[in-house]
Amino acid sequence: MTDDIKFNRAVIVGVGLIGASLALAMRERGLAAEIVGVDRDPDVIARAQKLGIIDGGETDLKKGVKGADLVVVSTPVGAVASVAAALADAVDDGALVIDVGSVKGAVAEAAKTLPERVLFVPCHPVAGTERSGPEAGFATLFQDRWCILTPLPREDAAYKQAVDKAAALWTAVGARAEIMDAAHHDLALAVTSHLPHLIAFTLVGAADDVESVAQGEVVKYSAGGFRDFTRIAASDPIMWRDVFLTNKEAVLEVLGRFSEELAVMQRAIRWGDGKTLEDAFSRVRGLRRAIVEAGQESAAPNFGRDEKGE
Ligand SMILES: NC(=O)c1ccc[n+]([C@@H]2O[C@H](COP(=O)([O-])OP(=O)(O)OC[C@H]3O[C@@H](n4cnc5c(N)ncnc54)[C@H](O)[C@@H]3O)[C@@H](O)[C@H]2O)c1
Ligand SMILES: O=C(O)C(=O)C[C@]1(C(=O)O)C=C[C@@H](O)C=C1
Repeated sequence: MTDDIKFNRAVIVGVGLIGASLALAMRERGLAAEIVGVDRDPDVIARAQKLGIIDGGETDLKKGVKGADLVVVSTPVGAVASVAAALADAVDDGALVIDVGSVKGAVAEAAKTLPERVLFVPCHPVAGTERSGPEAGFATLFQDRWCILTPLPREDAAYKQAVDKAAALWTAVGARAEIMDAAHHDLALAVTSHLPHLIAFTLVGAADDVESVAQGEVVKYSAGGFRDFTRIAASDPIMWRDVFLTNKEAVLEVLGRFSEELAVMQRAIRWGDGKTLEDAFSRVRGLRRAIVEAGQESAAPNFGRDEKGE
């Protein structure tokens, strides 16, 4: 299935970290005869072309996707609905259209308006960094990472073939493709990715407030743990604004559980309850070991499910 995956004209809509990384990974493996970038920012197109990520570029989406047999929507999640709507009458029959958004329920909702001839397969490569823009892209980003596909509820043969083709594309760039229900995806990723980012943004924000009191000491004596949080908190504000606006329900659900756990810790510290603290820390220590052993230093899609995967 993966051996003969090859496109004539692959169009990357949104040539940032993820779009550029996929373009570079495809280029390295000869998976497309031509790779074209579409971005609303002409400067991004110019930079991506100069870096050899794309062969050419266009700021007009409808013009850019003409003749494409692969369209990758790699804009922030909040823009996916408008891009999908514009693609509805612009994309060629038979073209495979995928997105890479970090939230899948909202993308499935937007895809409902698409005509049946548009073969749109929602995808989420669970791989990234805190950087953004075409300069941040690199060809090995997806190597040995999960890519979660959340197909639309369609039973026709053309769509099933499109799902297989999307999975083959991710496999060809080194990822492990997995099919999942969009709602399950959004809950799992709220735990493994969205809440950690929210905590990092909040923690670093709180430290920044203290900084004005501590006058440089937060930066000067920054310990390893805090530095790790600042890396995550340096992530793109637009991307993360969109994640929290579009995955509201799941994030609020896991945030509620987190707040309860935090209150338990607060109480244990206040009352000198060492046993509660030690038990809680021992319980979670094993999770780090499990993630490292599974070769996933970032989010793993089955986190939060039991051993049977339920
Ligand atoms: N950054 C990560 O770690 C990561 C990981 C996995 C998935 N994702 C998802 O990938 C997508 C892209 O993230 P990124 O980190 O590559 O972002 P990025 O900021 O690096 O790039 C996004 C690009 O999209 C362009 N853009 C925005 N709106 C547009 C529109 N309407 N039409 C055309 N171009 C438009 C921007 O100009 C920018 O060049 C997001 O949906 C994000 O949730 C990100
Ligand atoms: O490693 C990082 O810097 C990331 O934030 C990557 C990360 C994650 O949370 O693991 C961020 C968002 C994505 O949708 C997928 C991956």
